[in-house]
Amino acid sequence: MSTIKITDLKLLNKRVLIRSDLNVPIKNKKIISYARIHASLPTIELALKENAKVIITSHLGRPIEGVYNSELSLRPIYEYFKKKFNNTKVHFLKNYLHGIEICSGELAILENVRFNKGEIENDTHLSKKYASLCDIFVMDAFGSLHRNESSTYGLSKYSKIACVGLLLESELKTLNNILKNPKKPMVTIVGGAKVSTKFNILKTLAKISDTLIVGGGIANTFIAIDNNVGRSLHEPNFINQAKSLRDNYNIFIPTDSLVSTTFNENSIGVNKEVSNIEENEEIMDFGKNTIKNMILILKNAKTIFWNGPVGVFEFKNFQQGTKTLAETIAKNNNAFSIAGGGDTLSVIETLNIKNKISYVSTGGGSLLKILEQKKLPIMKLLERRI
Ligand SMILES: Nc1ncnc2c1ncn2[C@@H]1O[C@H](COP(=O)(O)OP(=O)(O)O)[C@@H](O)[C@H]1O
Ligand SMILES: O=C(OP(=O)(O)O)[C@H](O)COP(=O)(O)O
Repeated sequence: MSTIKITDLKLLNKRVLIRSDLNVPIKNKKIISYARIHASLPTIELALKENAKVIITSHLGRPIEGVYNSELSLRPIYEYFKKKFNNTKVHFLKNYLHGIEICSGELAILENVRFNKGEIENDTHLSKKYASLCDIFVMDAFGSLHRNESSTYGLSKYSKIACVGLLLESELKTLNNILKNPKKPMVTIVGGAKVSTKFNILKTLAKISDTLIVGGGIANTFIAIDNNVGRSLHEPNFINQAKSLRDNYNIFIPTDSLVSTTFNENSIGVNKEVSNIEENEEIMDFGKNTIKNMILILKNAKTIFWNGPVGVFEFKNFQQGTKTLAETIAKNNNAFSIAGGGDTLSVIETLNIKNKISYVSTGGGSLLKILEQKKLPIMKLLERRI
């Protein structure tokens, strides 16, 4: 990787805008997982130590663009930074596009970038406005490296100086090394809810893996090839692609599921063969037999890549599939294991198994994109700016 690195630059008195990925699970305004925040700290601490005017920006969740939503405010993250850096003046700015008043050695947390119209479409006008707020832009959001948005791609393009932060540098270096020679059998698990983002990467993952285990909304889309999936999260537009993958690669698809007619904290699951799911039911987790068969595959693996819970892990009655998956990976001492993703990090923290996974990444979708071994557009751009 040949880019400008934050350590190559003099930051003193400069307005340094850091794009971090602080997209962490938050429930009732409380942060559930700190992993991404902690991983972002080294770059922020470096900029503060160098006495820069430090500005931090991130998205949180997926608000309707241009509409403020208090549930998706970065305020809880600002509260964290205020406590963490209690000797530093920490600002929280909602309206910042026309300029930021900040002194050297201070920190400003900007409100959720996805409240700004044009952020997701990578609007040039918005990108240039962001760029005018800083002297140096630091791309450090590994978890959002696959998102070509104004605060990621746009800033990398239009800021006066664009460089790579410590987290991004370290993630790319480690992952590139790991990917050089993965031991076989290699098992990849892709679960979660972001079906459309992940589906397009599945073919490459299926090609390089001995077995690809699908969970969550991805698995439901495979189940829907031959079955009624009722109200389950799935993407009908990807069913044909799922069929072609199933027919050509070794894909582990659930044969039974835990289903429910309601979707809430207290919902009760019923174990059903995937061929018996009814119109008013929703797949919430792997079923018992699927879990048993999954364990056998994971026990034999020598390399494991994992992104995404295989069920609705947030609800106590639908944790078993993901819990067993995580614990089986943790127990396999013969395998080199890599796991990442916003909610995957939360699972790893909840189960307290971080030190039993060989490498924990802050990226989920971006981690899968790196597995594809393709250079991402933001990295191409940053390399051109050297
Ligand atoms: N069967 C399912 N139905 C609905 N949501 C699911 C299902 N399985 C998993 N999920 C949800 O997927 C979400 C995580 O998805 P995703 O963001 O893709 O993972 P990650 O952040 O680890 O990359 C969790 O909120 C989980 O509840
Ligand atoms: O959480 C993220 O991705 P992940 O769920 O794949 O780990 C990133 O912050 C990107 O978020 P996005 O998928 O809403 O663009």
